[in-house]
Amino acid sequence: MPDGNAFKLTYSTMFNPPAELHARFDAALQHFKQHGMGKDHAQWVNDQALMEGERFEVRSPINQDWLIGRFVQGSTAQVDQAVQAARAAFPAWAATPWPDRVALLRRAARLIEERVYTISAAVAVEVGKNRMESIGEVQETADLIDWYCDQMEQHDGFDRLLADDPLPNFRSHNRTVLKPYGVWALVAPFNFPFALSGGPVGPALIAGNTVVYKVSPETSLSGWLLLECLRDAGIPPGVVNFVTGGDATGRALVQHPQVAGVTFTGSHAVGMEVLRASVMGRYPRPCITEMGGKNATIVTRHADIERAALGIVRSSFGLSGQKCSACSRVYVEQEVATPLRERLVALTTALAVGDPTVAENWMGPVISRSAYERYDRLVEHLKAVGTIDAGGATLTAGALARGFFVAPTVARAPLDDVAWVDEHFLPIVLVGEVASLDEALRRANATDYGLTAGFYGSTEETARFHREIEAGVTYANRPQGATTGAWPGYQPFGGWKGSGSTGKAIGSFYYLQQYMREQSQTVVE
Ligand SMILES: NC(=O)c1ccc[n+]([C@@H]2O[C@H](COP(=O)([O-])OP(=O)(O)OC[C@H]3O[C@@H](n4cnc5c(N)ncnc54)[C@H](O)[C@@H]3O)[C@@H](O)[C@H]2O)c1
Ligand SMILES: N[C@@H](CCC=O)C(=O)O
Repeated sequence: MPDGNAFKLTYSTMFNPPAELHARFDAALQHFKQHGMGKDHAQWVNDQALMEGERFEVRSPINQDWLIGRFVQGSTAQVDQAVQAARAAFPAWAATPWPDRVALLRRAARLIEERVYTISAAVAVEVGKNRMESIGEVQETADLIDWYCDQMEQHDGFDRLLADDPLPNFRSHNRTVLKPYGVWALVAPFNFPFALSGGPVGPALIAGNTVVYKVSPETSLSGWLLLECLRDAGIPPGVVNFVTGGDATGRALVQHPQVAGVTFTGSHAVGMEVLRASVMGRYPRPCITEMGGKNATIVTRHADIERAALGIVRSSFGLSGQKCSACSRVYVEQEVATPLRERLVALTTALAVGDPTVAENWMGPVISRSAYERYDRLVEHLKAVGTIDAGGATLTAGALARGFFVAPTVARAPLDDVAWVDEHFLPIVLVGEVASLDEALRRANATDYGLTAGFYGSTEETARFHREIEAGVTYANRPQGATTGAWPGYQPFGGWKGSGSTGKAIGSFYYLQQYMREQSQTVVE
């Protein structure tokens, strides 16, 4: 954070921030509401604003009367224009010494930090996140970019000498170097529009690729605010380009024949489509897909029930259950099911739901009318097949009627019900009773997803959980969040199975290399 105080913000330290942070956020929020909303925004191609084209409106899920801005529905021709700009800029950017690229990205990271309150106020209103989640998302983006800069430096630009060939009559010098691919396309989801565009844009650029990126239409302003930081850092024309629009714009981008590599973050269904398309051209191209989750938490008879309940509630209902890492399934041993359920219900019913930019409110709305209607349908289903223990209603009192507010919900359903299978991306957690840790692990793993998993139990059980759980991000006995809250440098973040295609995690030691291809160079004297 830019304040020089000792507070280090992460998703697990955000529960008790200094007062100054609230004051600065409040000032930025007021400024955004008075001066930042309702404007027409451009796409950005080759250092030029592209204003022309059909427009769509973005309105806040907190209150549909709040017009965030108007954005261009990017056409196929405009996507092509952006890709051509990125192609033209590629040779010079790839040839720029990597320390210079790192210096520019570090400058962008510092600008993000300087603007952390301004940007997070906009993210909060646009996504419907609470202030700490919003500030966290923006700061996380700067930390991710710094992490990849550090990686480039620690590996000396990934340029290494190898032993000379053991030849008797010739000297043969060998070297291996990682090189960029070309134009990298990035598509981001609505829930972390700043971090999940800036997170991958950073390494793509550090590696020497040029970029065209698109965020979800619902969160287009967040994408634009990132572009401003990159532009103002002095990244050369054409190196980073920004298009806006919906699914068709995204499809035109990721399927463009001159795109050399893709990073997609979003749902499993779309991610699989993007991944399949990546092998349909004349040759395969790298495709990093980060997809959904159906994340389980296991609570055994040896668990600290208070910790478990706190961690589950934070992970099930943070950002209204709209995190890929959200906890949507709990498997609890029968012996402790009643006390756990009682604490879950008590904590859930005490949550303050409302305008999440107000400090007192912890949970905001869901993103859209369609999510709101999906909530209604799932609640009706759960009432029919099981029991609602807390929540189970849309919230329409007073100003809440202008947004998409729903009650955080704890429910029961038969363990073979379909509700345990699909990712719903809603603040609804299912709690099911199991006879043993064996059964809990079997059920937790019986999913096509493998993103995050939580555990509460003894030390010996934790070791077994780590041996057997099929998930890329795991947490044991953590009250700050059962399945959510990874932070760069502390928890690398990536999915197994249907949750991710590469087995390499965001913010890890192994991520940046994916944006480069290896060339082995042998020269004989
Ligand atoms: N694994 C992760 O790190 C991670 C992180 C955040 C969100 N997610 C997942 O994202 C999903 C929620 O986000 P969403 O609703 O925005 O996801 P989504 O899949 O509907 O959309 C994601 C992005 O893809 C674009 N898009 C849609 N169809 C496309 C197509 N055919 N080709 C190219 N682009 C296309 C959208 O416009 C949007 O920008 C959840 O499933 C969540 O779990 C995963
Ligand atoms: N990185 C976030 C989740 C991002 C996806 O939605 C977490 O760790 O909770």
